[in-house]
Amino acid sequence: MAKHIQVKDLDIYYDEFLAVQGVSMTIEPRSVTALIGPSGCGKSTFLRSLNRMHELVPKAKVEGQVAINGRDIYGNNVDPVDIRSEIGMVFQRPNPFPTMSIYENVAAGIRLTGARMKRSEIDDLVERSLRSANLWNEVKDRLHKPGGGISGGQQQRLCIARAIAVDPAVLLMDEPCSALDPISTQAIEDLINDLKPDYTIVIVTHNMQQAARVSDTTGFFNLADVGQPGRLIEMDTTAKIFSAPREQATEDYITGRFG
Ligand SMILES: Nc1ncnc2c1ncn2[C@@H]1O[C@H](COP(=O)(O)OP(=O)(O)OP(=O)(O)O)[C@@H](O)[C@H]1O
Repeated sequence: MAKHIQVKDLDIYYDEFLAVQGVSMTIEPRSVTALIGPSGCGKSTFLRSLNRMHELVPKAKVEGQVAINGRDIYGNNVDPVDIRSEIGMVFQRPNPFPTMSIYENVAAGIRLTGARMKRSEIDDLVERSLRSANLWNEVKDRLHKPGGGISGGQQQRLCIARAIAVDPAVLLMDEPCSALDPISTQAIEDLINDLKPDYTIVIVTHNMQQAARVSDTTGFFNLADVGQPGRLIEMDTTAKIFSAPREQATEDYITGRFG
């Protein structure tokens, strides 16, 4: 079930370094939100803070609040492992377990949650997840071949199948197409569109056309200078951001004048 995300006054640090400052935003369910902005402005850091993935970096910390359907994910007694299964993530480079079979790659996420399921139930879930990721027809005859033996675009859809197998509410995607050719990119963009009715999707992208094609809402991040924290400059419907942004910096960025 897609969920609503509310971020309030979020600061994100790597040790003493303030990487992202003062972000407040609302992310609606059953929609795609794109995060854009120049290199180093904190898009990935912010994205990773939405499922506490940034905590894998020693001494990284946040101040402020991230609530998923009203529940603070940084609250006491919240287990980051639970949060990461509720809020799935897909990375820039497809990262299937290369020697594990396609089937086991999808089942891996389910096994990690410790859920006890019968073989036939896992079979069904693997098929359903691969179908949802628009990959089933291409791999159904080689489910027990290695996950590393398919194309990059197929591997990325396999990673999406693995992420959705555990039934997350939110899917975070960090430049999911940057390592892919245009045809595979189109397949992932079509898939994002297909998944939208069931998920809350947040995607970081450097590709303006992609943000314009896939997202309903766009947030523009920027930083005043190197070493300064990244900030959310403005967020609005994608149509508005790309046709009549409020801020000059947004206009300069989307028209390619910098970044
Ligand atoms: N693991 C880390 N340890 C320390 N600083 C980091 C770490 N990861 C990122 N940073 C710093 O945090 C700031 C934001 O980086 P981040 O990768 O979030 O930016 P970005 O907008 O996603 O950049 P890009 O578009 O180049 O991927 C940068 O100054 C970066 O050097």
